[in-house]
Amino acid sequence: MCDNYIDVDLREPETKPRIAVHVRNVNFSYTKNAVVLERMNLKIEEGKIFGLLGSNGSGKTTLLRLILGRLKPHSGYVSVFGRKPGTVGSDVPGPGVGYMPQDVALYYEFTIEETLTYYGLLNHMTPEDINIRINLLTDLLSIPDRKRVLTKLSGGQQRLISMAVTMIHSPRLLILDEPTVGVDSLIRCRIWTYLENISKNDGVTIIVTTHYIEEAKSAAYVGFVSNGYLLSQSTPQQLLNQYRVKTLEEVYYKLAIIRRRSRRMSLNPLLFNDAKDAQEVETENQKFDYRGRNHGFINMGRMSALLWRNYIKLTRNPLMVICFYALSALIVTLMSLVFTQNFENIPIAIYNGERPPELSELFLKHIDDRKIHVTLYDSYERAVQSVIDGQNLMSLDFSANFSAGVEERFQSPQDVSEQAILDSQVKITVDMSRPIVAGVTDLALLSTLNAFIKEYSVSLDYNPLSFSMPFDLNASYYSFKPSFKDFVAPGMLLAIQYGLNMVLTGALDVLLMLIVQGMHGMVFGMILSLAVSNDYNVIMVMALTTLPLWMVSGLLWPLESLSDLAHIAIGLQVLDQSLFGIAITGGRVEHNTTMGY
Ligand SMILES: Nc1ncnc2c1ncn2[C@@H]1O[C@H](COP(=O)(O)OP(=O)(O)OP(=O)(O)O)[C@@H](O)[C@H]1O
Repeated sequence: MCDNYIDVDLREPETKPRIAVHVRNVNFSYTKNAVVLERMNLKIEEGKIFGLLGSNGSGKTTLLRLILGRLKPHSGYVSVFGRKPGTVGSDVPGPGVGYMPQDVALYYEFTIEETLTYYGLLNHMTPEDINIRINLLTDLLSIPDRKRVLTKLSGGQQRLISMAVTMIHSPRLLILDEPTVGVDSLIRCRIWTYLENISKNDGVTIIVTTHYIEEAKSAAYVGFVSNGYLLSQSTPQQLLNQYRVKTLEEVYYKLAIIRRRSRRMSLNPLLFNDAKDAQEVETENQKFDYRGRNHGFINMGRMSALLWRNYIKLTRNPLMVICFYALSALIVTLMSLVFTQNFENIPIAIYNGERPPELSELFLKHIDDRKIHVTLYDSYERAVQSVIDGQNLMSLDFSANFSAGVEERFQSPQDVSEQAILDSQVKITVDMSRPIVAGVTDLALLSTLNAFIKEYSVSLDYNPLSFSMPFDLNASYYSFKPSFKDFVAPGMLLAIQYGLNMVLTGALDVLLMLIVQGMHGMVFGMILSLAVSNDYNVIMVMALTTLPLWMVSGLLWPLESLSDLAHIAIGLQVLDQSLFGIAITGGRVEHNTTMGY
């Protein structure tokens, strides 16, 4: 059968043939200046194979995309089985069509069986029907062991799987964009024989593009496209007769020459002599009994197919699972390890010039030796040099008359001398390249000073409160002293939830907030997947939008330290504060803990 030209009976049929695909006066261009399709007219009868031939870049794939409803014509009209593709009620794109694109796009970590099962489920097939079709198609296409993973198949075999995917649900319209590229001649012949069978016996309409012009002789009709213009369409035999040649290749060359001579050819009258109007075709096709189903807003069949696909993808990509789930656990663990630790063993150099040491000794006694590690030096210069050399964070220098100076300040504050003030001062040199540790040390020294003054004033029979800081310090929110860890933890949790969309805790309020945040991330992800087609671009846009959002939303650093820019991301910040509120109140829902909702 592969060697013979199809001889279609061109006598006037008793009943008017049903038109499966009607393209009428379609113009299309991707960019303003380059016209890709020009006044394209095409009628494809139901149950026939139509071979679409043409050189590279002539517009074949573009035409197929218009028929699929993936592109919209700038002018003109496309109908598939009497409906505009892509509109409500049309099965195209969808279960009404099987489309095999030029480039193979499959889930390579899937086995052959899983791939075909997934697409079968997507098209609402039962597992039994899927199994029957898999048996048929694997036999027809000489597909190897169905348990084999796609990565282990050759390029040609992967194309065959792509074709099987297209046919798994027995669509009434098959669109195959160069299906036989890289396929050996035996299988190519079997494919064409099968296509002829299903078109004849099951009434399937098939559109095939191919560069192997001669194989299109098995099609009922062929159309030659050049530069977006349909040069001719007819049965292969009639074209051979018309141009008095032996092969379709020769027809193609002749048409190309004629096309070059006159930029415009009249269309073959065979199919367009009496095309009254697209409306006529549509009216005719309204009688069709559509196989497709109308589905509700949430299509459970497709939903379960997608869940199944994701499950397999996850199980086949353990590394991805580890990254996806373990990364957040790792971040939280590391964060706990890093931020739960208090500052310890901050190195400080001390030169005590007081001989014998008296009040300076009392001062040093109050230094918190868990937080601060003291090293004594025998000269002021060495102590300072150790700071310059990075061995110590700061150096403290007590003058020889430290005690006398302090005593004078406390006992005769009315007429204290300038020298006494200078003697009572501790000279401090700080390494300001480590500002956070320096800040913590400042606070520690302030506590030391308070404790020293308290003890010394008691020894003088003074009321120690008269020397305390003139502040009455009260916590507005419980008596809890939040650490840096407490501040960062909710933000980190929300950031992880936003980015990785995961729930990491069981407390109901926290869970609800994380779900809200997760949905925020999920909705954003959905918008991204609709707006950006390429996976890598999605990742880039995610990184570009999410990282700055984390930075400026107050999740990881207080808003007070950020510029006004931070307020653009206030949505995240209020959620963060709510979560923080819940954390410090031990789960009680109060005003401050619910402001994020
Ligand atoms: N997404 C796109 N954006 C801009 N131009 C495009 C796009 N897709 C295709 N084109 C251009 O439209 C013209 C027709 O392309 P099309 O893919 O339809 O040709 P084709 O006949 O299928 O070619 P081939 O046989 O090589 O697959 C080409 O000039 C191509 O460069």
